[in-house]
Amino acid sequence: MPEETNSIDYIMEKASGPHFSGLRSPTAASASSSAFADANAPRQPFVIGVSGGTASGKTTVCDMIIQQLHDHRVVLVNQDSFYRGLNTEELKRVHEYNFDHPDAFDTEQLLECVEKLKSGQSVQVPIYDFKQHRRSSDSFRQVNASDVIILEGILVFHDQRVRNLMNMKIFVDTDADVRLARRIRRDTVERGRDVNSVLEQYAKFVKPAFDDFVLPSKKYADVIIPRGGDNHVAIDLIVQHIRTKLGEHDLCKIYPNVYVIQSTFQVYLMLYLYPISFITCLIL
Ligand SMILES: Nc1ncnc2c1ncn2[C@@H]1O[C@H](COP(=O)(O)OP(=O)(O)O)[C@@H](O)[C@H]1O
Ligand SMILES: Nc1ccn([C@@H]2O[C@H](COP(=O)(O)O)[C@@H](O)[C@H]2O)c(=O)n1
Repeated sequence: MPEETNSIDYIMEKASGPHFSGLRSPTAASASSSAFADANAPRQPFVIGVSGGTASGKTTVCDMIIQQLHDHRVVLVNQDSFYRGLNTEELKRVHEYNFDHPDAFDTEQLLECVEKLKSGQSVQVPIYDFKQHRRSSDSFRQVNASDVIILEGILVFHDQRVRNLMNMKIFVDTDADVRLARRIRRDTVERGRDVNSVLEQYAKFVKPAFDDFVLPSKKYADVIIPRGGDNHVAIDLIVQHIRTKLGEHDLCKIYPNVYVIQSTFQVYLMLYLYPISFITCLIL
């Protein structure tokens, strides 16, 4: 991963994409270019993917982002909710089941869910029980349309189709020994496991799958957060960026003739060479 991935410019550059961006002059309004956004078009939610190893602090980081964005509608979707339920045979031999392999998730259902949310529809998200290794058969969590969708899970960067739905990708990077210690505590306290079974599962499945699937997906991240929830500076920068992206769209709604443009080299050059005509164009 290049050094500059932690710089704010890099964050801006990588995460901007076609989201809320474009420059419109009266004559350009009808031009069909992907660089131009329509201020009257319904706002597409900003989708953030948060990945990282088990117990790295993904949920903690998401909660901190959600707290700081209290004035926006933010929803959290956990990849865990899309674990396939085990059948009777698999349940009998649960210690041989690899919950850290991509096939353990129903990725088609996850895709459908995020696509619906992105298009402004509400969805029913399954509720997963880590003690029973299955989904609740009769209850779901209703997730409504929102400004920001956060998709969190160990393998959310694994499938390209899921990655393509994201406007920003964050990888929570926490040392393996810290993660294992947290996992032992969490799984024994919250997930009905004993220490031996946690250690066995970790050595047999969790660590190998981290090396094979989770770590290789780190390269897709726009931002890497070392130390997870302890890294307040990184979280503040991320929240600032999300606010900027959401605010750009609001600005377009207030001033329909104003389009927010991406800060490319060409734009800087234009501003430098033609400041007066550019300002006139904005006023008109
Ligand atoms: N910075 C931190 N310091 C101490 N404990 C933490 C920290 N971040 C997370 N934890 C604890 O570690 C466990 C796993 O954290 P969580 O955010 O749920 O990780 P993940 O979603 O990556 O599995 C939880 O019990 C949580 O309370
Ligand atoms: N029935 C299950 C399902 C999943 N796991 C483990 O959960 C981990 C992913 O959740 P995190 O909150 O830690 O990201 C994953 O490593 C699975 O091994 C499980 O133990 N039992």
